[in-house]
Amino acid sequence: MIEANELTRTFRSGRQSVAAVRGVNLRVEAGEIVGFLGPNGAGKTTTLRMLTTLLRPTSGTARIAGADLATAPREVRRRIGYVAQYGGTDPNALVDEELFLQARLYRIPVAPARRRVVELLEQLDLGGLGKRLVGSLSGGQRRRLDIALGLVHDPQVIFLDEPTAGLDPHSRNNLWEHTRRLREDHGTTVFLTTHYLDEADALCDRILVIDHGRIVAEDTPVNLKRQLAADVLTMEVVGDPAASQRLLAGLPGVRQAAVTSTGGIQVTLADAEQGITDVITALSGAGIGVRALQLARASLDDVFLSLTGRELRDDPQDQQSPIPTTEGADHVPAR
Ligand SMILES: Nc1ncnc2c1ncn2[C@@H]1O[C@H](COP(=O)(O)OP(=O)(O)OP(=O)(O)O)[C@@H](O)[C@H]1O
Repeated sequence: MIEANELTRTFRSGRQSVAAVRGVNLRVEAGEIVGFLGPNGAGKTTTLRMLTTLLRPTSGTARIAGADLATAPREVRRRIGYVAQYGGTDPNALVDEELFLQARLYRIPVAPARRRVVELLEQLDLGGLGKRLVGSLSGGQRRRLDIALGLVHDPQVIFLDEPTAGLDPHSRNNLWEHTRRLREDHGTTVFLTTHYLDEADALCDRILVIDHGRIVAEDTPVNLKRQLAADVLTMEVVGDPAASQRLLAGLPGVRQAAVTSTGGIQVTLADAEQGITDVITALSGAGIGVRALQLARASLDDVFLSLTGRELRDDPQDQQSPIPTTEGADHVPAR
């Protein structure tokens, strides 16, 4: 559904060239929900803007929903929906007016456009809010309206830029439900950027991590955690901690075993589901009891830290410095 080959974008900033995106290759299958993650300044928005025809690549190619980005940008626009980070709704318009106008912009005739408005209000749990002013909606309702606007023309793929930024946990959960339903009921492919790792974990089938303009990892959340992070088991044992440590260090599935400063044992496991039983069985076989046990599961935060050396935070202080290049940049203004 999305296929990009060596997508590259260089900006000229004063006398310097900034390589914002440096040869991105990506593939998203129909019906997938894919999360696009990266630290501030990594190249997410630039990639997203290229994939949605808002910015011309310096080089590289892409096909979206079967249409070529360079030769058929109009066709791409017809087949995709794009929900920008801050939406674009008029707070003084009525909710149904906004949707109707959008439908008409896509040249949907009047009667079907009216039907589509009713359908979308229902689909996104906005039924009964059609005659409300956009400005009077709650944050979650407004975000759902933004998504409804992106869906007016029934696109095959929707790009969501930070869909739940600034929403409370309840509204975020609600939006995740709607996103899943989009895929389940309509087969829509979803490509989203997010700064929330729990969101990527809970919602996405696959995650792409971009750093310094290049994709540095892509896999399912489970596999990324398995490969790049670890579960940590901390125990208080009834017995000799040093003997326990030696015993556990030799078990398959145990990456590391250490005695903590308080005399406990800390074991790093590739996969706790697999390893925890082996640990307990080995200890009890050696006559060592376990008094207390605590498990910290690997998180995507750990994965992110190990990949980029930084935490993923929406923090302007955390801005990455641009990457100057020595190559002559071919500056192409935004369309
Ligand atoms: N119009 C521009 N002119 C010059 N440099 C730019 C321009 N747009 C983006 N950049 C630079 O390109 C790099 C990538 O920016 P981009 O906005 O794609 O990152 P991002 O991953 O979306 O970051 P954030 O999470 O902060 O939104 C940054 O160094 C940014 O300063």
